[in-house]
Amino acid sequence: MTLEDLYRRGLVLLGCGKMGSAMLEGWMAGGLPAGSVWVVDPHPSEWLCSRAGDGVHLNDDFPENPAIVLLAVKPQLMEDALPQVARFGGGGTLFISIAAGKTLAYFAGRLGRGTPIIRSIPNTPAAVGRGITGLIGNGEVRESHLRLAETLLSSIGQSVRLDDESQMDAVTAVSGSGPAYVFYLIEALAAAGEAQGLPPAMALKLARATVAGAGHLAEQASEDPAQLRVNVTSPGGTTAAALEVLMDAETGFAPLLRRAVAAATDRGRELGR
Ligand SMILES: NC(=O)C1=CN([C@@H]2O[C@H](COP(=O)(O)OP(=O)(O)OC[C@H]3O[C@@H](n4cnc5c(N)ncnc54)[C@H](OP(=O)(O)O)[C@@H]3O)[C@@H](O)[C@H]2O)C=CC1
Ligand SMILES: O=C(O)[C@@H]1CCC=N1
Repeated sequence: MTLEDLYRRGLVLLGCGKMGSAMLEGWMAGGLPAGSVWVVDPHPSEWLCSRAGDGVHLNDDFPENPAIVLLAVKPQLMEDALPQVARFGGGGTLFISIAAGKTLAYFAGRLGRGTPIIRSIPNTPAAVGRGITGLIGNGEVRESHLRLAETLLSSIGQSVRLDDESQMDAVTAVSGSGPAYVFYLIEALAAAGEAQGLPPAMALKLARATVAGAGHLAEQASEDPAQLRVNVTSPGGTTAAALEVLMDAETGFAPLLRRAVAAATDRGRELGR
């Protein structure tokens, strides 16, 4: 299956909320023709309605034989939503789920054993082409399916093939949910600056640019993040004073984040049950 097949046969997007629209925005910016996209969503956003004006089929009759059906509804609503597209199960159409927790076996049970299904977890920086998606396919998925999925995903960022589906809940907890942790870091850093007397707008500008700049440097630099941290930390200086608090083995950032990621991983497992 190739990109040309996708353009010709179409992509059905089931659910176009925050994540579905982030992906669609990235794909359309990367050249996916509007006329090749069918979206089902009960309450389309203003953005989605304007994409319909560009030619996206919105809550319209489905194409006869779509190349891909992307499942982007909440895990809790998947059971009610799936019957709308179940008729495409059985072989010809590649299903890609982005739902947290929902397993390949869950989808195979509802779409038919012969259905190629890729389970994936993207993240919202996809909207600006800087996402990362973890993915794994079931036994019906061929190399050409995975390549097509990766080609599509490459227009919204990077992708990583998992070794085993058991890794998916941890991937969800690290990179799927991860942007929220980083946004909260910006909020908390700005609030801490305010607590030291900075005006709110200035504190937010400093915090946002610092996190964005540090992220960019971490991606571009040849040094690893630990060395980049050392590069900021003058012996006996201001950073060392802060890191003494943040790197405390019991109350610091690492044990806190470990608990947060464990909670997200556990929740992913629960959503899959
Ligand atoms: N947000 C994120 O950062 C990430 C989300 N995900 C996964 O992506 C999926 C979607 O999450 P998110 O975009 O945040 O959620 P949203 O609620 O923003 O989007 C889901 C969309 O599906 C619509 N919907 C509800 N029922 C149906 C139905 N029966 N048929 C078609 N569409 C329906 C909803 O409409 P309405 O609002 O009117 O109910 C909504 O627009 C989830 O499974 C989540 O686990 C994965 C990685 C990251
Ligand atoms: O919060 C959630 O459940 C989804 C999955 C990863 C990010 N958002």
